[in-house]
Amino acid sequence: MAERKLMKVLDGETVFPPPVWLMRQAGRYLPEYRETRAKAGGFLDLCYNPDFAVEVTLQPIRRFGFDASILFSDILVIPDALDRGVHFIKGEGPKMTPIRADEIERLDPSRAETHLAPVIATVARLREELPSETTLIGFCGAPWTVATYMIAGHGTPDQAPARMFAYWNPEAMTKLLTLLAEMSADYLVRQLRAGADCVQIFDSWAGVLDDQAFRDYAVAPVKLIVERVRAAVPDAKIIGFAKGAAARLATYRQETGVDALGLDWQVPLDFGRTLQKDGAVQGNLDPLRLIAGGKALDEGVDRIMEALSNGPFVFNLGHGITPDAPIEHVERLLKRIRG
Ligand SMILES: Cc1c2[nH]c(c1CCC(=O)O)Cc1[nH]c(c(CCC(=O)O)c1C)Cc1[nH]c(c(CCC(=O)O)c1C)Cc1[nH]c(c(C)c1CCC(=O)O)C2
Repeated sequence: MAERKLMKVLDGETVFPPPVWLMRQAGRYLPEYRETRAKAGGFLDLCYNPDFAVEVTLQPIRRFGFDASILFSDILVIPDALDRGVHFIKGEGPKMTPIRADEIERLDPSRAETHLAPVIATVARLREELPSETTLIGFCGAPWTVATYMIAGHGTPDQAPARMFAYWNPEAMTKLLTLLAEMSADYLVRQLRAGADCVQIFDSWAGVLDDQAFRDYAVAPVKLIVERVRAAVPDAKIIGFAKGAAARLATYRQETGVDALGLDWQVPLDFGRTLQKDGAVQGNLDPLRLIAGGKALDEGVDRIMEALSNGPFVFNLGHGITPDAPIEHVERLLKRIRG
């Protein structure tokens, strides 16, 4: 563990060159992923089959030697455990049955333990198979982001259905988020106990909330997760990625209790540097610079390194890598960071 660079950074140390991994590093931009995915059948079959899930998690580590590996799964396994009919349609993203306010009382979290057992088995196998210097990151979705999909039944550009749901049914919304926070915390505890070194909470849709809604629906449920995880695993290290949180990142670490802040690519670098006074930050290259390559990529990497690598810092993208990212550009990025 001592040599796991990312864990040192989460402890507040400055490590140079910084550890690097990419959100969605296992995925369709890799031919070996597409091959395993075709064998597995559906996307969820891939997530729930430890043989396949271990294989695709290891693929980017073998190819690029990233400093950290992220468990291969999806944030929507939680609504799937709640029997919401989650399925993935090629080219259309995730779908499920939209939930009504009066159904929230009847959600039954008791299936989750058995349902998610294969994901926990994947974590345990990964810790055995990964190189000892590679950090293993577990994850879950933040309750708000998971709820946006449960309410609309699919992805939307601005999550208007979930925002309207919250304004019309604030009590039902709080009930749903509390249930998801409790389930997510229990799920993260199991990942940590099975061998994850740290965990990341993905709040990809935090940015659509106004100030009050951000406090109620982004901050409060994440704080609940952090408290519940730490009650079971006191030294758990947690990265919070609240995409679009903007100026609210100034207080997000203190208010939620996360150790490190994920920064999306719109976060100004000088602001990012001020956030390092209280601990680690992670990010924040625009994923499109990785597609562009060349000067756009080099300059983006250099500016981030200049601004953030003198403090506790994990290099990452500002959001997930996309299927059209060229493999040579990922190699170029790593060379630029590591020299
Ligand atoms: C919102 C969200 C989801 N899933 C996730 C988020 C939060 C992060 C973010 O904002 O990107 C998180 C996620 N999804 C996936 C991982 C695996 C680990 C990793 O390599 O980062 C992680 C951490 C695999 C995946 N999850 C998904 C894929 C692509 C599925 C495929 O192979 O067809 C992968 C590799 C599917 C997925 N899953 C989700 C969507 C919207 C989609 C469709 C988008 C797309 O097609 O790229 C929900």
